[in-house]
Amino acid sequence: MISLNIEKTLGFISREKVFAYEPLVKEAQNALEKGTGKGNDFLGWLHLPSSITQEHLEDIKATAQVLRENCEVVIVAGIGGSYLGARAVIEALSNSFTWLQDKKSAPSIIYAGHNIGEDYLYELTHFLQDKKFGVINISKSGTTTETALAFRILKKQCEDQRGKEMAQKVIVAITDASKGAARVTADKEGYKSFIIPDNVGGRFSVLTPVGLLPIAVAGFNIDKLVAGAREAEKACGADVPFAENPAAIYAATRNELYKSGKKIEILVNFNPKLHYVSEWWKQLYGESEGKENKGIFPAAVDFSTDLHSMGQWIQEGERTIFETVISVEKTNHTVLVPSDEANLDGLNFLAGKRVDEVNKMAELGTQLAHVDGGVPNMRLCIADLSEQTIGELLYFFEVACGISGYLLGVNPFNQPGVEAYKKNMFALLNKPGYEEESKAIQSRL
Ligand SMILES: O=P(O)(O)OC[C@H]1O[C@H](O)[C@H](O)[C@@H](O)[C@@H]1O
Repeated sequence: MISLNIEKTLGFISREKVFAYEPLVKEAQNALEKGTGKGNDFLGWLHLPSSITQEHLEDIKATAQVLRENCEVVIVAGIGGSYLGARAVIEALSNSFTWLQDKKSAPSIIYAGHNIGEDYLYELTHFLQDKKFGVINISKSGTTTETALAFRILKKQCEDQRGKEMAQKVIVAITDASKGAARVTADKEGYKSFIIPDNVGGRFSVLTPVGLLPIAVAGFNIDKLVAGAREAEKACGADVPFAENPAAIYAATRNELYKSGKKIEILVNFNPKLHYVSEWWKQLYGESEGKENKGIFPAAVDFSTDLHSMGQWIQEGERTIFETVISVEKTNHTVLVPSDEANLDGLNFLAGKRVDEVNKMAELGTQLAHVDGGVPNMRLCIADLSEQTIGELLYFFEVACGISGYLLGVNPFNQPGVEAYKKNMFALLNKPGYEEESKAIQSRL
C-alpha cells in the first residue's frame, strides 16, 4: 500500500500543528461518510471501489473486446475528467514505444475532444483515413463543445469509412442516463452505452466506465486496478486512525503548509510515465479547491527532465511552494550501466549499477537540495507501476481531496468557475439562446 512520509516538511511546519488537524479531519470524514457536507450529492465516488460489481466489470470487458477485435485505433473523445483518468492510467502502464511498433497487441489509443485545434483534427482525420477505427465518446453532461465537435467529425468519418453498421458497433457512448446530446445520439443510433452515475463528478470518475473502458481497450487489467482502489479505500477509510491514514495526513499537511504561506503544491515524479497522473491530479485538486478566492495552486513537474528547466526556480525562486514527490520503489525492467575501457565520458564509477540507482540518487539529492533551499517535501511511495498500485494512488488522491477541500472550507465537488469562459465563447459564436450575452460582449470588443 501507499506510504506517505512528511518528515521533510517538519522544518517548516510542526508535527503538533499537523496532528492538531485530527478532529477537523474526523469532522470532514464524517461529513463525507454521512453526506452532510457541501456538495453531498456528488459523493458516489467515495465507496465506488467496493461497490463495483463483477458483472459491471465483465460488461465493460466484453465491450472492450468488441473494440479490440474490430479496431486498430480507438479514439477516446473527452475533456477534463472525461479523459484524464484513462490517459493517466494508460500512459503509466504502457510501454513508452508501443505507439511506434507495427505489431500491436491492443488498439492504439488516441485522444481527441480535449482541445479545439483545427490542425490537430485535420491531422487526426488524415491519419485515420486508412485505419479501422472506433470511438469512445465520453461526456457526463453530453454537451461539452470541445468533445461534441470532435465527435461530430469522427462519427461522420467512421460511418463514411466503415459503414453505418460497423460504426454502430465500434462507437460507444459514456454519458448521463437521460440528459444531453451524447445520450440522445447514442439512443437514436443504437450505440452501446454506459452511464456515468449522477453522483460521481467528472474528475472523480476514473473508476466508472469513463476510465475503465478505455483502460480495458488498451489491454490493462481493470480488475486489478479496482482491487488496488479497494485496498486504498480500506487503508484511507474513516475508521483508520489519523496517524495511520495517509489520506488524512496528506490533507492535513498540505492545509497546514498552505496556512504557513506555501500557496503552490508541485507534484513531482521521477518517471516520465507518470506525467498524465499529474495532469489528472491537477484537475482533481484545481477544480476541487480553487474557489472563493482560495486554494493551493496545483502544479507539476517531471524530474529529472524539469530539473534542467524548472529546477532553478524551485531551488531559489519565491518561497511559496512545497513539493509532493511520487516515488516508485521498483522498476519493471533492469538496465545496467556498461563498463567502458576508454571511459571517455568518465562514467565508469557507475559501471555495473542499475540506471534506477542513479535515478534514486537524483531523487534523494533533489529532495535534500530543495529542503535546504526552503521547499518542504512530502514523499509518497508506491511499490511499482502496475494496475494495483495506480488504483491505490488514484483513490488515495480522491479521498484526500475530499477531506482537504472540507478542511479548506469549500465545496470540493462543484466547479462554477468553469462556466465563465463557456458563456463568453457561446456569446461570441452567437449560439442560439445567448442573444443578450452576444450583444453585451460585442459592446466590449
Ligand atoms: O464530461 P463533460 O460533461 O463533457 O465535462 C468535461 C469536463 O469539462 C467541464 O467543463 C468541467 O470543468 C470538468 O469538470 C469536466 O470534467
